[in-house]
Amino acid sequence: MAAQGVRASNGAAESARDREITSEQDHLDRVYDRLEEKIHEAEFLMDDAAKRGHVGTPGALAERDAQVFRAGVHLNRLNSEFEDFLFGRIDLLRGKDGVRGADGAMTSVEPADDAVADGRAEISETLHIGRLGVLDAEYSPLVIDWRAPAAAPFYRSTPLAPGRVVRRRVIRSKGRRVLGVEDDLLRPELRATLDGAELPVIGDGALMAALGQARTHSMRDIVSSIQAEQDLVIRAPAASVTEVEGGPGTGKTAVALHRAAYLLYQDRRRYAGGILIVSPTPLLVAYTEGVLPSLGEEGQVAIRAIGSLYDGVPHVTATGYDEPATARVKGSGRMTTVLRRAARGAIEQARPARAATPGGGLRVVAFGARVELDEGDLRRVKQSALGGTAPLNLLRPRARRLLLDALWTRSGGPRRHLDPELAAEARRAFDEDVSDEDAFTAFLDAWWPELTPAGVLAAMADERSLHRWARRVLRPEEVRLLHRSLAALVRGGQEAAQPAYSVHDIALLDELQAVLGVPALPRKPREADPLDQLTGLEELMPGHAAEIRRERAERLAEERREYAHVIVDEAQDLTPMQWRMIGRRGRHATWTVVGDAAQSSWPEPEEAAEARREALGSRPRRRFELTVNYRNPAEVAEIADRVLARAMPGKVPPRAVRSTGLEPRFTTAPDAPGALGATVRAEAERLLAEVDGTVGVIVAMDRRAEAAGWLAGLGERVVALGSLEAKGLEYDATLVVSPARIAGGEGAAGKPTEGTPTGLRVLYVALTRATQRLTVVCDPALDAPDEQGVPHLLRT
Ligand SMILES: Nc1ncnc2c1ncn2[C@@H]1O[C@H](COP(=O)(O)OP(=O)(O)OP(=O)(O)O)[C@@H](O)[C@H]1O
Repeated sequence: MAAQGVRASNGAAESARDREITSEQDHLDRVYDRLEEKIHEAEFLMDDAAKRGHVGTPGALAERDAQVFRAGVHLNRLNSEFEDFLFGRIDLLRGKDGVRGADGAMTSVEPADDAVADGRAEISETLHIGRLGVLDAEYSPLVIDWRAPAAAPFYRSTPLAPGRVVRRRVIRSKGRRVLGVEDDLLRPELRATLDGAELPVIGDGALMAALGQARTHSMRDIVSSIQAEQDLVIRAPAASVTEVEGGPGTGKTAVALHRAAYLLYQDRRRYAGGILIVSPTPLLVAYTEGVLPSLGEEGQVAIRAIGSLYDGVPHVTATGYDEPATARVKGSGRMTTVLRRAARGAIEQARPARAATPGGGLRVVAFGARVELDEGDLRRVKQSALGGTAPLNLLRPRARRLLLDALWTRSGGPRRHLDPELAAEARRAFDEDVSDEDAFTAFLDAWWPELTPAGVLAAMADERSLHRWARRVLRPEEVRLLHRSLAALVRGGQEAAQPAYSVHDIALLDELQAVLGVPALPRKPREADPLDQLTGLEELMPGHAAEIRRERAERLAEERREYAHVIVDEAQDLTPMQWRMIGRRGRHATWTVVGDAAQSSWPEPEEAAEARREALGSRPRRRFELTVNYRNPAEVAEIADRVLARAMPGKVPPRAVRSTGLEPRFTTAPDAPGALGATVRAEAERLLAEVDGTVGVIVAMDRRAEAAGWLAGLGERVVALGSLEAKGLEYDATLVVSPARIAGGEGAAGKPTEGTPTGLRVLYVALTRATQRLTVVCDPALDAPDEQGVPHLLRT
């Protein structure tokens, strides 16, 4: 049953606003009535289907199941407490050609020439926009899906280019109740009429209301307030590479997520389960994970942190970060050569234990006679096997064949049989005889072992081998850094169940997997997908359906190594090795790549750009720029822009749309042991009292554990995080601890540090996380604050 609408109490005094709310409530009631009808239909179908069992043609059954499924999805959406199932409306002039599209709306973008006469316009079409499309019994649109072409003018129209839109309305509702409306008049010069009466225009600032809301630890969708420049990206054609640049807070992540939902809507068959979104950190994955389900796309898209992309066996995930200098070595494209040499070297070095192979050779018995290959023979056979082009593990059958060839030759076999048929028969018997020998199999396993990426990486912890494999590719000090890190990894792995891989190690493991090859597993018969059989009503049992969806998402992630569309968030941070890793997952994909060079924490932009070009291939590019900062108030953006000017002189920052009147606060910890922690704690408490939502305390990466200690017991609204972990996230208030320490670098004699170029960009990220308030705490020993407490790096 439909919920009771908001009804104004005394007709005469009803304000224009109340009247409009009532009218929207009526519409929403109709939508819910219609959906309930659909649910009854679905229930009937289910019932009918159950009675009839599986009678009917496969096509008819599939169609029925699809219908039931769609109805179930609708109801499920409705029952989830959405703030706004229906969130928008546009009132339109008559279109030029009068043609209607599949969604029942007129397709024409431009108004008919005579749609406006004498400054008066008649509204000929009103469309409501929502999360899903709903048709009435006559197939007229009650709600247009936000992704449908007919909804585009809701987002795109501006007073400069209004198209057919006269009035755009944002409807705020919770569940089945309309709470308010906000209008924009896009053709203020017109006296427009609706049903003969003047068009009412209510309120302002739906966008501002959305931006000012308190933040939680989950991102919200922006479906009701997507801006025109963002909509262009979301709906860009998929058949190429869509590249989006934009400063902090311009909605790149939000746009990327909405684009995934849009692509699924456009071509579900192609994209379902085949979209990969790569995120820089697990924190950002957790933060953004709820957006696609709220857009109705649960379990259809894999959102994975760059440190969790490796799907090898065993599956490992990054748990740590490297020092910047080590990261620089591991991320460099030069590692490709080092890894190839290491994998090859591991095969070259592999040999059975001395005791098993007298003199380092191979001895087998064939047809009752001893046949031997000495160390030199074996080396030659191996080199010849290594001449193959397949990945190393897949060369093993070739190595085995060449080994048997060599043994056969040594046995004198080829000389004994002149008749080719007899020779072939004798050779087959010889091979069988030798292969049956346990000693031969054991030898092969040790001489050409099946290598694992983890095993090769561990072999690289041997200093002498690593020097050899890295010769003329890495500088000696780079080899030292790499060795130190890998040796620590191996040591740690001996104590724990698994080595603590860093984000950069993951790309190395993935590269090694490509070098080694994954042995072909016998194909498992594909199990029936429970979601394929899921009908609408099962979908309504939230626990069960969610579980099935989760399982399905996990299975898809496992099965799939390549995707139809790859979306890369924070692309500016990817190292060449990471680009190679992602590139392997999208060799035949179309791409959306979003990023901001000013926030890059990778010091070698040229090399990364080259790797990016290679990963994206020669597909045509479409470039977009986002220019408006929706996150930071102007007061916070102004401070961050000072750092941007140091990090990238001349770079134009995005324009902040809001102002709160709250100036950032600067404070300096007393110069005493333990004082920094106490100051940070006190300032965090202060911020917690000032904002309703979250507080992020951002420190240099090497201070994360310490900072968590400072904040112990302050509750869940406050979190401590390292500067690199802050990527993409936002908080109501942020507290940035010691800008100088985050920006890194050494000050020249007695002078404060100017930061490193990379460090300054990381500091820029830290300073652009706040949606309301920013506090900066200076370390007196590093930050050189002036008398207002403003640290050296944040002064103009
Ligand atoms: N059109 C919009 N309507 C409402 N909120 C928006 C809109 N666009 C962006 N936002 C909000 O602005 C904030 C910043 O968006 P987002 O995180 O996507 O930006 P970003 O460009 O990825 O930032 P960064 O580069 O700093 O990670 C988010 O809270 C997002 O919901």
